Amino acid sequence: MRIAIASDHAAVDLKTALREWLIDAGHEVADLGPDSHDSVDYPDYGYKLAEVVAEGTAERGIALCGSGIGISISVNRNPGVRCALVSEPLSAALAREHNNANVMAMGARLTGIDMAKACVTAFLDTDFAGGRHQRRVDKLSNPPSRETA
Ligand SMILES: O=C(CO)[C@H](O)[C@H](O)[C@H](O)COP(=O)(O)O
Repeated sequence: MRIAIASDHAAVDLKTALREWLIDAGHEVADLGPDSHDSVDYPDYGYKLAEVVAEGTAERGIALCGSGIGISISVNRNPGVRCALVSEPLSAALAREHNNANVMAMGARLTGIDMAKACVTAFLDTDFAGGRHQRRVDKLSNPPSRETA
């Protein structure tokens, strides 16, 4: 699978570990940075990741920061993606099965490498169930107008 991965400075080590593990498993991985532990701003990387997933260059995205919160908010600013912040595999699977999430986010300061790998495995291996969930996901693409009459 074509997977894009990005982080901020707080999650560089988790990003590197997941990238190498995914490549070893046969995936094509685009690492969007950063490359060092120098302090950066998670929106810069979240926006970049969301763009490559929304345009279809990557089929799935993995977004990482200290808590996973900031980068997941950034990714979800792009209407072409659905990003789920997860910390255990059932949520990662449900994000796919019910929400057709195409990006997952995790917090490197909260989630260890073995749990992170379990979450990624669940996220990559679970298909969207469709049916009633499709109707709800469609509504995510068409939020009510914020203009009031
Ligand atoms: O966005 C976050 C918190 O919601 C992430 O955990 C960031 O990685 C964190 O804010 C970075 O904090 P730092 O003190 O600048 O390392």
